[in-house]
Amino acid sequence: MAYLPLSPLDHLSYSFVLSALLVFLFLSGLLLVTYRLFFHPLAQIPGPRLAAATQLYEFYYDVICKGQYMNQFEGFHEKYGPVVRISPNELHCNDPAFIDQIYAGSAGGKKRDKSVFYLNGTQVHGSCFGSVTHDLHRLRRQTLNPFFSKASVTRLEPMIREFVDKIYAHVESYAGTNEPCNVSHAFVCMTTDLISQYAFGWNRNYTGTRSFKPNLTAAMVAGEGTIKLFQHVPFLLPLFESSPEWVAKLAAPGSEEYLHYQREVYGTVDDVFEGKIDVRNTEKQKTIFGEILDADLPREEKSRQRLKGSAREVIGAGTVTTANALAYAVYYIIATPGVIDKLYAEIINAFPNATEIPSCKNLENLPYLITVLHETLRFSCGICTRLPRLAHEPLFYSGTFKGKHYDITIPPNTAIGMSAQLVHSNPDIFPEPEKFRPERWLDEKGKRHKELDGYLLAFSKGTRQCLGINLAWGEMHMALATFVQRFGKRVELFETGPEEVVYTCMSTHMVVTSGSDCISWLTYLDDLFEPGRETYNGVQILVH
Ligand code: HEM
Repeated sequence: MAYLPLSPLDHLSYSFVLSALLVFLFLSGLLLVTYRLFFHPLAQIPGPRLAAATQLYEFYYDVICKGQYMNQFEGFHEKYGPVVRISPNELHCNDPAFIDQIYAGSAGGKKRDKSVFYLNGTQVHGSCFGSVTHDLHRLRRQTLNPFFSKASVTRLEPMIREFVDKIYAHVESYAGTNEPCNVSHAFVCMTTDLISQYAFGWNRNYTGTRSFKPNLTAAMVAGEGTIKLFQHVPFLLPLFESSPEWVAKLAAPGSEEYLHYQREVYGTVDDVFEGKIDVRNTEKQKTIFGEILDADLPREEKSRQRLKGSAREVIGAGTVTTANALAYAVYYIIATPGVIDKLYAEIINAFPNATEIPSCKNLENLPYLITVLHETLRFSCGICTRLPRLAHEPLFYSGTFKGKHYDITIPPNTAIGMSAQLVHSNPDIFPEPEKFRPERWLDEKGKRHKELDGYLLAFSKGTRQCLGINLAWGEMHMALATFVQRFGKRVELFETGPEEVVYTCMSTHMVVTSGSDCISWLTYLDDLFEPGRETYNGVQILVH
């Protein structure tokens, strides 16, 4: 029998192929690390070498240690200076003087993109928030802008009043019962029904139940918990989004609630397209989606997919954020001696009739109320995760940090962000930052200290700052003033300590105080958007 000659490939065993593959991977890894450390455009920017070499450094803190990377930043800045390379392709800055450079407005044609890595986890495709490029963002944002102008929010006041009244009627029913009322849940019901009504002319009537349950908090908390994993392993996101809820529950208990919520929002848009919800035929109030569908916009801007992105965005962004700020305000005004009494006096003096909810325009004339809200947002930070931007032009940092001068050039298209909690706890801007002291927002003549506003990062800054600022302020003014007016003299906290009002501590070295008394030391919880933690109960009160 004649044998065919063996080709050289036939000598290759599986183990040889595997070894060759491993050597190849090792050498490519080595090459990549060498490039990142010595030849990358950010190679000269100081920071931990391991963080510059591999994303796994951040992965360890974010995924294995559950959102703990931000806890390292303060130490990084102590060691490396104002601008630190926190991962192979990203920088973090801790000099408030640089806010206007990173978060530039559109004046002078400055363009800011968002980082793909940052957006990977946030699950808002087809939205303003989720647009990577500046130009796409502008196009999408101009569609939504008119609905959130100051004039639009003024027109929305009757609706705000209606939902504020509705939740406080329930809160009143707790009076004298010794039964705790969860105001965190009350506020999230209010904000969810309000934004749903405004968006679709329809809401789930979360404000209809005295217990304020169900509400969106659990779904949001669960959703937050998945962000870091999807940021680092983005291919898991489409799998998650398309999986049945029971699979999501098995993989990450709690995440099924978020999936359920997301599908409900998308289902609402489907209902609009299938004519089951008529967003155009609302008697009292125009709706966001009715207006968008009637507007003279390119067809793709009105597509089902596009509107799902917007729906998910406005419902997601406009609910827990404002609700948290309000719940935190309630906590701080009660926990800090003297604040609620001073606020009560100001409000009752201006509006003695407790059955009428004053307009935002009138409430904006109450200096102490405004300072309380500013101080609350300083403490609560709004969104606690870092918010990176990519400038189209190079940025030049030149400044003194901890007594040393630095000149740093940041190449164009580099992700660089700041963290609100580091700016908000900077003692050069906010002396004794650990103290809840609303008066710091007033100048020596008792007028608003507007210069400080530039350092309030709760809504971010520049072209990509919060779209819902006016609505958030409107809701916060009306809901907090009415709370104080109706319950200010007969309310106390119930089993609510400072741990309920931090999703991140402002600084590892800070203590939260009540007036001048230290309440407790706090540690960072996690680097997420909202209080993404299982132990979160919310702010509870007793009404007498
Ligand atoms: C106290 C309440 C609120 C806080 C602290 C807050 C905070 C923020 C922050 C920091 C951003 C920027 C995120 C980034 O840079 O990636 C943002 C974006 C956004 N917020 Fe708010 N927000 C609040 C209330 C609202 C409300 C009531 C709405 C109403 C729908 C809203 C809608 C949005 C939207 C749509 C974006 C994306 C804007 C864009 O990318 O152009 N927010 N918010």
